[in-house]
Amino acid sequence: MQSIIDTLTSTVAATHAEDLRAAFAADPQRFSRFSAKLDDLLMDYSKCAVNDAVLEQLEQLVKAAGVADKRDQMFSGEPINFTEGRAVLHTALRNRSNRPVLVDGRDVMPDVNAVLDAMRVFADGIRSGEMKGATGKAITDVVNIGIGGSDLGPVMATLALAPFHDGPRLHFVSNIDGAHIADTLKTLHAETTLFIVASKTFTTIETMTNAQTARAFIADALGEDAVGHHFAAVSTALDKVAAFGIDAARVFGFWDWVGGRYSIWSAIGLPLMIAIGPEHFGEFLDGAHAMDEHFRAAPFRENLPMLLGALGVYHRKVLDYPTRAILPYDQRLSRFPAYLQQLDMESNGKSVTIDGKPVHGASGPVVWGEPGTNGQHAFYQLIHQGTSVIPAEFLIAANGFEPALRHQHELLIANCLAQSEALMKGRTLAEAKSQLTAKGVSDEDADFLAPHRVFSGNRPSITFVYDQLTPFRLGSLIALYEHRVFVEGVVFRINSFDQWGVELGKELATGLLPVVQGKVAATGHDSSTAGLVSALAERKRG
Ligand SMILES: O=P(O)(O)OC[C@H]1O[C@H](O)[C@H](O)[C@@H](O)[C@@H]1O
Repeated sequence: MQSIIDTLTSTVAATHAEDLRAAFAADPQRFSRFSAKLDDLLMDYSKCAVNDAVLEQLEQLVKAAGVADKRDQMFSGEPINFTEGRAVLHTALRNRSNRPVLVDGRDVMPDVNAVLDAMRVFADGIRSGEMKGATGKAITDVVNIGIGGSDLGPVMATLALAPFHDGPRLHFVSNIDGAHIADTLKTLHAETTLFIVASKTFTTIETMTNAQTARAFIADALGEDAVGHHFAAVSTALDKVAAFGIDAARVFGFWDWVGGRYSIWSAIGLPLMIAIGPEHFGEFLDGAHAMDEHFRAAPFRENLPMLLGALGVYHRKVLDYPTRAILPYDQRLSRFPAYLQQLDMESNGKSVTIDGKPVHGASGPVVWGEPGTNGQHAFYQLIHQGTSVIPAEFLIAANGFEPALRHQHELLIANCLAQSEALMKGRTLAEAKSQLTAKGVSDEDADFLAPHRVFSGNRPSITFVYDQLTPFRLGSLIALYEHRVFVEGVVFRINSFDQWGVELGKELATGLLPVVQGKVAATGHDSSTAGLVSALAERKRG
């Protein structure tokens, strides 16, 4: 595999002599040759430094890494998350074909469907007002208490699908910072509020602490007996949920073969289902399933996740670009970059291979972003003229949901396309100078000012275009990115499905709490940590 990467690197060295502007000028078919689609979802990667030779090499790299075999192992329930001895089956949660999926010889589909049915009944009960609070009032506000994968998916998707939101208001509390729950509770009435405690493990300190605060909010306002009417839970740890005191009829399970950052398709999606209704939630699953089927069957040059993963590897490992920007031109996708940050960085932020050896070269990139057009007025400067090349991924729908504001949507589209065009084309010194002189700037001043107005261009981007951000399309986009992370992880030869890197901070926080509380001396901690503990203690009031 290393030899393919080396060949690729030299192919790239050769192709880089030719810049993107020249490539577009030389080949009027470049867009159609380097784009692919699934239904109305189009992926244009013609503004990346690829040609047929590079794509052939990338295809070979994906083949040599064994991506197709690993993919099939994942879909068929083999324990590919070997450091935790678990299958990786978020795809079973949206397996709308219902074809059996076996884990240890047992079909998981009946359990998956049973939980979906239970979610549907509960969501309908809350949405219709039939399922009431302790004092007989309908639920108007639902608060999801969870963090990481038990928060980011529902937050992102609820915001993304706001045009479909016809259920009660939704709120999300994640941070251990008491400000988060305090600010949320201020706006709520106990009688009409339902809390969903969402935690795969039901041990996460943030979620457990916030859940206790929420419990006290209900108990103080309505009495202990009211608590059961105002809580539901989502977890794989049903025994721990029972110990917390939530009625079994309001507990929705999932399984250890669902990773936290892949759990939006499970009962973790309950708040989304309550917001948009079971039917639209079903369409969200349908969209992901369609992408799964495509990922399993389409040949490399037509396979969106394979191409996106291969280009990710190309940018990170061959061209050595350390980050990538996710730039949705959709305000409702404002949490999509944060969602992808967990999906990608928690999955592929590893430096040990499946053989326990150091990763050769780079693994997953830093993922970041904000919606356009806002980002244009903030950080795009660096993407255009900074010293690092940052591959950008644009997403844009042909249609918004505000027909009366069509002119605003057209401006949004024009801005999105203008950015990728500018990144690709750039502006030469001669162009910068002639633009200045055309404005009446003297020759001497134009010589002085022009270098500041040069854009190198030749900066890569991928653009996704689709009809509209429906539940189906959102489901398919998330699944696309999940599989891209998978493809990259297999090529990096890492386990994308564990997350040991989050453990150490958690352990140290547990040890530091009594020190912060002043119950234990800071001995044994480094002088910076001990110094910070006493600086905070000196400033503590009350
Ligand atoms: O759902 P929970 O068990 O509460 O876990 C919430 C989150 O916490 C952990 O620290 C993991 O890094 C995440 O992958 C997980 O999504």
